[in-house]
Amino acid sequence: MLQVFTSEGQKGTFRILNQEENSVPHIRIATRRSPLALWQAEYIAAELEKMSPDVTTELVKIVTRGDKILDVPLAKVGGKGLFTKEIDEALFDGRADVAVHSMKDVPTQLPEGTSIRALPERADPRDAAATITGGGLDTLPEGATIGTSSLRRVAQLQARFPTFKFVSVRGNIQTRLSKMGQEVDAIILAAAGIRRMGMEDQMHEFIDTEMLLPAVAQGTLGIQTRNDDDVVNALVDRLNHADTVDRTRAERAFLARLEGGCQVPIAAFATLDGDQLTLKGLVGSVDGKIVIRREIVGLRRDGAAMGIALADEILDAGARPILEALYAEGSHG
Ligand SMILES: NCc1[nH]cc(CCC(=O)O)c1CC(=O)O
Repeated sequence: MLQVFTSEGQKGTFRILNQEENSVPHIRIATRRSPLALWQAEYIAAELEKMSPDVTTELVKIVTRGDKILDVPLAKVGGKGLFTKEIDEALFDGRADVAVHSMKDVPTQLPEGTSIRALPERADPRDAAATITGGGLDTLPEGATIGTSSLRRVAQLQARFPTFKFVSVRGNIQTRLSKMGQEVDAIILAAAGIRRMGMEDQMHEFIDTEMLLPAVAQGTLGIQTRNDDDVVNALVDRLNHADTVDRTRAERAFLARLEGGCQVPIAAFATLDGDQLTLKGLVGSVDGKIVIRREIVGLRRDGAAMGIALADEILDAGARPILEALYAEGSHG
């Protein structure tokens, strides 16, 4: 909202709308300022501009609470929407028309009045590792120190490599990679982010999804708009990728049922084979001692129901006390 003095000298609050009816819009895109976020916003800006020679775009750069708190492991910061709340506000206030997010950071419940309108084609969903040996994680010595602040990665890798030690590293991709060989023997990052930054050659292993099941929607971008913005929505809708939409629906239904944020060891990964959808999911304890893993196969149009059913199956198989203990610790806001 914009506060200005009216001609009568009184303070008034106005919502600025940036497009006349029937005109091709100028689209303001809200984004965080990290190099990855900027790449993603510029990528979507280019996709929108491709749709019509008259579409113009502009980036609105926003600092979120998650960007400010860099010295605390994410699992301890808590709070849903750590990286999204201030961006939601820019959309509400009409300072921006579109927001571009990494879907893995987007809470399952969105603020009223906006929605994730489009999911473009998913990029590489895997995690990737850079190691001091220059080989895969299995080439590291016993007791190696691995940098990651993701409980999902710790839980799964601790189960497979019981001697490894895990330390939290925060900051953007560039900062985190710079700690390799200094504070840690390996760093694990999402492959999609690494590729977008053109840093593939610095990674030594793209980890198979069977060994390290990805975060819900890892590698997928989401485009958020105001529900009532018909002009922008008509354009943004065209960026949807049908397979990505169906996979994401199943993975996020699973997450929503578990009430999980990114601060909980939860993973889910959907794949498609024609009309058949396979959804794999797990919940782990942080020490890697328990990893409850199940999969469900069905029709792609039933993804949401499958996500819920898979979550219930994993809860019944023993995940309930794990999640309750984590939430009680306050790692979830
Ligand atoms: N949690 C931060 C975050 N959110 C999205 C990505 C990478 C891009 C993606 O997965 O879509 C990353 C970095 C990482 O986990 O290494």
